[in-house]
Amino acid sequence: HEGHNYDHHHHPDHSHDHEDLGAVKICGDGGSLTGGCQDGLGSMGAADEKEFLWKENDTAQKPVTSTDDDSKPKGYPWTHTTPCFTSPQPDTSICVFTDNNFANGRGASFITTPHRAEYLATTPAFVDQDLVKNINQDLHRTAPSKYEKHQIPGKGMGLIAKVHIHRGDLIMANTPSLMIDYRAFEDLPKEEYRQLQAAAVDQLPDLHREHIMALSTHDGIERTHIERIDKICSTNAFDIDPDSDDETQDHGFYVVFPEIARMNHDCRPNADYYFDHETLTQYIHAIRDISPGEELTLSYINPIMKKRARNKKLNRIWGFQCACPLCTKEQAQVEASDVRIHQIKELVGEFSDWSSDSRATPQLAELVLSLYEQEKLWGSMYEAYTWLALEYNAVGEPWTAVKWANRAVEWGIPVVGPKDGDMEQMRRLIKDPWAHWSWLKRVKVRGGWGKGSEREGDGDDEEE
Ligand SMILES: C[S@@+](CC[C@H](N)C(=O)[O-])C[C@H]1O[C@@H](n2cnc3c(N)ncnc32)[C@H](O)[C@@H]1O
Repeated sequence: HEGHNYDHHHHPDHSHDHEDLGAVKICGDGGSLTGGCQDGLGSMGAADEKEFLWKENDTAQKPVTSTDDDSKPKGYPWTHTTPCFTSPQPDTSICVFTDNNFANGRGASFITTPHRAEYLATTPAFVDQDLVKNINQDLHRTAPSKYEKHQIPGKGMGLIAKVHIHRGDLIMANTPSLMIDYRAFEDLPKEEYRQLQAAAVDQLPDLHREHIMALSTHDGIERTHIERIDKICSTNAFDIDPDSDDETQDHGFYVVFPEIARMNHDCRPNADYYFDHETLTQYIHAIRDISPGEELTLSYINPIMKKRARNKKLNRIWGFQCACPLCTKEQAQVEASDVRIHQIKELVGEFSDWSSDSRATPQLAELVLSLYEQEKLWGSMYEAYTWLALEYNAVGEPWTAVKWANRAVEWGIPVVGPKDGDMEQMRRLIKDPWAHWSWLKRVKVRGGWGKGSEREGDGDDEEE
């Protein structure tokens, strides 16, 4: 854990790295279950950043303070737009942008380029502040919460359910405290981005700042203010992928939500999260029924890994030994679980292969569903339902396809959110399976009727 250094221009010991959750939630290579993500994810090229240029300082040792009003990002009244450091990328810098009025006075700080801050300020959360007025229920205790914070043996603090929580119920939702562009880690020397991180926290409203400073540093070792904030970030941040219309597709965000940060890890968690780019909000929903007294948990890593791999990753990134129920089962049960994980990994690739080579059938999707159930992968069930819907439709069984597509939506919305591309695809299939791209798709490919696949010469075939 200690061996990681920041000189590799990325933050290797940070939570939720892309690779972890990518297989499930990222639109792109192997990401979207339905192939519904048509947009290219490549960077759209350098936009004209000159308009927002800050006065730059070649030494880059001290933050640069702008004196030129024209150089300030337009379009949004940030309460703070400093400090700034010169980026090695041409014509730009990386600064802290704090808005202490955001989300009804909760406040939020962003570390990014002036150009990207300008983009963020055009998102609905900023344009229509009513959207985020009532999102945060925790910090100001505006509603009774479903959980309590408690000391958990061997894990530090954690959250315990106070009431019965049903699968699909919202547990909490929060706007970010700190949202850090990955570019800050890549472009700036360690000392500079650490200064930005500390300023981003220090500039927040008092209550909010205290909340962040009280978060876990994992080891509780005494540190300088700047180092402590760095450790708080690396122990508590989530990785968030860029929005599909954000030009800066090659850089995600590194984000701290202090209330959600109290949730501990379990390899078979009872809750899951997704980020909504319109409201800049992280949503946490129950993925199974939870009884009062149970701890609320998330998986910090891709749960579809064998025990050894899970433990290695948790130990490397967060420095703890996993003692969750799955990791502490008897040897024979752990082995059986690892075999199921192995099978799942072997099989799921078949569903994204729409060539005649694919082994995917409705029966194969039934097998994967069964493996997910046995593994208690409640957060991944929507994937299996999606594959079932597509495979049944692809062999011309519309009613069964619609049945599974409905399940995919029901189980998927709490996990990936209603705006997710896979959810949109499933809604389309439910509405009209015959018009969906998957209709008879396997039959056509396997039947070898050629690309058109409609029987030729059948005069009464209707044009689609
Ligand atoms: C995001 S914080 C979770 C909340 C934290 N326990 C606290 O006191 O604020 C992550 C840290 O919690 C601890 N932690 C989380 N899950 C754990 C687990 N399953 N077993 C042991 N420690 C865990 C580790 O110290 C980890 O670095």
